[in-house]
Amino acid sequence: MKILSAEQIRAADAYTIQSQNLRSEELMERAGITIFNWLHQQLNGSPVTLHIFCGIGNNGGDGLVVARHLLEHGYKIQVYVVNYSDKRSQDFLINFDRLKEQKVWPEILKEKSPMPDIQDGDIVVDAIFGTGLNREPSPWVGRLMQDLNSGKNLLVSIDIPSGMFLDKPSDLGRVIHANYVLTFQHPKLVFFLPSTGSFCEQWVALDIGLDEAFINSLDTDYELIGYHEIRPLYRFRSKFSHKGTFGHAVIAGGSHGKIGAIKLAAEACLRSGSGLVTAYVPGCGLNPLQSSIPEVMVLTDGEEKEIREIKIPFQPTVVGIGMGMGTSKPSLAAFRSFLEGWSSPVVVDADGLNMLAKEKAMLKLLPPLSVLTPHPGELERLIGSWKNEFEKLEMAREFVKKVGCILVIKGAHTIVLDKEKGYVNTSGNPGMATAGSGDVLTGVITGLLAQGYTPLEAALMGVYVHGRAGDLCLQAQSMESLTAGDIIIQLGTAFREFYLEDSTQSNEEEGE
Ligand SMILES: NC(=O)C1=CN([C@@H]2O[C@H](COP(=O)(O)OP(=O)(O)OC[C@H]3O[C@@H](n4cnc5c(N)ncnc54)[C@H](OP(=O)(O)O)[C@@H]3O)[C@@H](O)[C@H]2O)[C@@H](O)CC1
Ligand SMILES: [K+]
Repeated sequence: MKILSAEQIRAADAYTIQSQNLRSEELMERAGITIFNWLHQQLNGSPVTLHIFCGIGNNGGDGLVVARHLLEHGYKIQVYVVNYSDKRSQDFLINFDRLKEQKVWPEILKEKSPMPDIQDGDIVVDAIFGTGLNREPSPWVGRLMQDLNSGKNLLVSIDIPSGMFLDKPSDLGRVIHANYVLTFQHPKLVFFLPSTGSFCEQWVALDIGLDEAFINSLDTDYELIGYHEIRPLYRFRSKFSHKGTFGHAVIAGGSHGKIGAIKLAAEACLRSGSGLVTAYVPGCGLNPLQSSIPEVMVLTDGEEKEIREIKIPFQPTVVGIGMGMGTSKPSLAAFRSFLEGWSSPVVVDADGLNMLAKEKAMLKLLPPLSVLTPHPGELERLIGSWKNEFEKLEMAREFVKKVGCILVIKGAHTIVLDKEKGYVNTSGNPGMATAGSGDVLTGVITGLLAQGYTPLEAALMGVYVHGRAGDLCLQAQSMESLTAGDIIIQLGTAFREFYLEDSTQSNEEEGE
């Protein structure tokens, strides 16, 4: 699903009004009714009081439409106009009058107004600012937002949490902390970034009939990926295939006390469909690997405790490298000389990334379209520090263009970047923030590359399947108990969902 910029949202809005021959107030009515329907479905006529805080633009106009429909359906409402400007939008004014016709006189809140009385358990609807925010809210509006945030009320934001910019950093002291964001048609990038994402606990994208053909024609910088985007990439296996058809992956790395990382990656690689898997480890890895995963072949370096040479006596399809490898000088030299002699894409993780960061000249040795899978700390070592999330993404995109790689920025919503765009993943949960989870991801991506998926496909499918397997783990256990090994066990079910018709997939139009 495409993630639109503020400018593209305005264009889709304008195009829809023109192509469907609507008045803008009719689109607002449609948007407001859609929000009302969602609320009504959840509340089912309950006698709760809803406090609706409206700005003076079209987001506020939406709030007024919602208020009118709530009233018509017997809900108790209190409506406020947050008077941060006297420049009311036309559609706001139309709906203000319509509400007055229903004998509802919104309370006008100004700088010195006392905070309205809101009881615990009441619901707050936030329609103060939408996508038209173009400067920081005034301090008094920020204080109002903080008061609302600190109450014991469910907070529902219309379109976006008020105070949040879509394409630049926001002052988070002046942003509504929404329990639910009911957004129009397509989710926004800020819902998925670590700093702003926590202000959007759950989001729901509501279809208000914007012109999808127009939206599909837009070239967006980001896309959301879930089951429906990944399934078409899935390759069914032919009856006449054999293990040679699915490649031979090498998982290289490990050091004394860190052979577990290789065990996890190699097993995940095998369980993601690589025909053959060989682990390349220092001598201390031989026995534990041979006894714990007999399906995996093991090659050892002459050294006992760390890798000092990478000599693979056959031509593997793909190499996943770096997990638990350490960054000592001899290991770095081995990594460098491996890269000098290798031309197909590699998957680089963990200490492999740290070595690239230590000796940046090695980045030039990376074969084109290699997949790099940093967590935030590794990313910072690679690309330098950033002032905010937007700068981070810009710097990461520059890096991808310069190095010619695919970058998998791991996080609650992992973002895969290629030179064209960013793909934001929707599967996964906080239980996966556990030791070895990243090793499993590297194994999955390497396994997919071994079978002939392109590097971008392997990164996208790998990230999705890994997260999905983590979500499936929660059917039988908790976020606390989830281990990386559990994720590997669930890979089977996660892949199986690609060819089962009645797959019970999480709907990516709703997220947390
Ligand atoms: N796109 C769609 O599909 C649909 C969109 N719809 C809805 O429209 C919403 C966007 O509405 P919007 O453009 O009127 O802007 P909104 O966010 O209400 O802000 C109001 C105005 O305030 C001003 N202003 C800005 N910052 C300020 C500040 N810090 N302090 C003081 N003033 C400030 C600024 O005006 P300015 O003063 O700069 O001229 C701005 O225009 C969108 O989120 C959705 O809810 C639906 O109705 C239909 C379908
Ligand atoms: K809002």
